[in-house]
Amino acid sequence: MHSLRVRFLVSISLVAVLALLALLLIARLLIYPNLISQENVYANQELDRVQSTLQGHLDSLGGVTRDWANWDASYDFMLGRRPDYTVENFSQEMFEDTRHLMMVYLDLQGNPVWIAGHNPQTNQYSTCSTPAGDCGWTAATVSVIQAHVRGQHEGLDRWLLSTPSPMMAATSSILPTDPQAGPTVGWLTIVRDMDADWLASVRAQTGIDIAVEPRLHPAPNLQLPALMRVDRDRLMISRQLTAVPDNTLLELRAMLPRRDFAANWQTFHFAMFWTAALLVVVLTVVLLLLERIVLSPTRRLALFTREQCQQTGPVELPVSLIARRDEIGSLARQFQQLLRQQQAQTESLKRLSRHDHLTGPYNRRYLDEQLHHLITRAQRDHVSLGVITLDIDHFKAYNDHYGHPAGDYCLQQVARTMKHCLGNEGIIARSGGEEFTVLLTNCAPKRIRMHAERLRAAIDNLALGHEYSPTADHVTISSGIAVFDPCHPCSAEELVQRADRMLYRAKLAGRNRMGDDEQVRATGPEA
Ligand SMILES: Nc1nc2c(ncn2[C@@H]2O[C@H](COP(=O)(O)OP(=O)(O)OP(=O)(O)O)[C@@H](O)[C@H]2O)c(=O)[nH]1
Repeated sequence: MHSLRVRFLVSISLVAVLALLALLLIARLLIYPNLISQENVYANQELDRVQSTLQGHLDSLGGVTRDWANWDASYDFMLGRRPDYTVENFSQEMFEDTRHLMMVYLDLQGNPVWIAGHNPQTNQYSTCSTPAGDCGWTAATVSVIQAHVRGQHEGLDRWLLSTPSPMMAATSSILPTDPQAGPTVGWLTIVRDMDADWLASVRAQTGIDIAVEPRLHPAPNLQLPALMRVDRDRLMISRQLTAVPDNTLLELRAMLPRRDFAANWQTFHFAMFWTAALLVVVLTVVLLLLERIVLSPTRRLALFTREQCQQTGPVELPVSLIARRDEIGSLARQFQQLLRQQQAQTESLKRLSRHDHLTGPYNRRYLDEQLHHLITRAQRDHVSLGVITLDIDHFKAYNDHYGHPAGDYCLQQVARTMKHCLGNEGIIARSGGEEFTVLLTNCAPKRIRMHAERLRAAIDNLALGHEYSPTADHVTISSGIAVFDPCHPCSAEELVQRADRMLYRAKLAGRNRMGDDEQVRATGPEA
């Protein structure tokens, strides 16, 4: 049998486990993906910020380039009208201040006219009309610029170069200040290196660590993850930017801290932990309350019932149960009432099964039980036991004359008189129709005879009229006495038979008298 306590414990543990599982599932299927998606949005927004900063730098470079290209002095220089233009306007300091890598003037066919630049490798400033000699370091870049410019027809263009290193460039057609004053005479391209200084300036502006790398020959099936969580604290997001020459790219990468995610995830863990802890505490409290309010009283009620089944005493449930104002208290009160009713019924049944319902004394069955029991005890305690058998004389005639109800009344009167006469001494039983038997325990033979005589006299003195009695004008009784002698033990049946014989003798001797077996023993069996 499983106790309620075990059942509740198992059920509540199951509920707790299911609730924790549900929490884990919610975390796994809802919270975590939501946090990840929020983090993705955050990473893309941060990279957008970097890209717009890059665009800002490109725009600024474009503005500077257009100013230079739309300046009349530049226009005149391209037409060969300003021989001092380069000396007057360019120097190493100017390139260091503006952080420009190079400036390339090209004619309308895209051929370089003049190149000036600051070589970051050698930290040397050089100017040339062709990308050779001192300007040999510009050759690769100038050839990319030439190819790009030849495809461009007019206006301003801002673009990214991927070779030989990441660079940004702006190209503008060279025009006079007044566009009506003359046609385009060539192109000016200003290039800025996206070097460590530039990366540092972006970092200063955005607060984000970035890297830019050229991808010269991207494999078609090379799928780099756009967003990669490097570890618990960092994630890397990358974006590929179109660059020149064709089929090359610049990969813009940003390394971002996962602060929000870590904080949210930590908060969620914290909430999860305390929710789980609270759940366990609540379920434990529920279990304790169940134990205190329901299980413990129920167990006491069950224990009480078991004890009641084993004993026959007054029914009293513990006050703590009876006094309760809840269902258990009500159950206990009903139960106690039920037990009391049952006990009363049992007592009543017991009384009915022992007593003669017409006259009140014990019945034959109880007499037999007691006689066997008392003989055993008398033998054990070595004491005597007296049996008096009484029979109403000529009771048939009484019945016939006065009727059966009167006969019943007569029996009741005789029984009441006997009870009155003996008090608490002896056991009185109605052993037959009009026959009564008295058992007298631990009583000397002399006293037994005295009681028998007192009984006879009491009935005689009752003077219940009996006109048709051949021996008297009122109701009388005859009795037989037998005494159990522990020195000469006999069975219950023998003892009763002896008393009956003595009764028979008393009847024969004329009724309204007693027959004593000691007299019989003294005078012989047939006397
Ligand atoms: N009214 C009444 N009569 C009963 C009851 N039980 C037995 N009797 C009657 O008691 C009578 C007993 O009669 P008998 O056995 O002949 O004995 P008796 O007439 O008393 O004669 P003796 O005993 O020899 O003096 C019968 O008539 C029974 O009907 C009872 O409960 N009520």
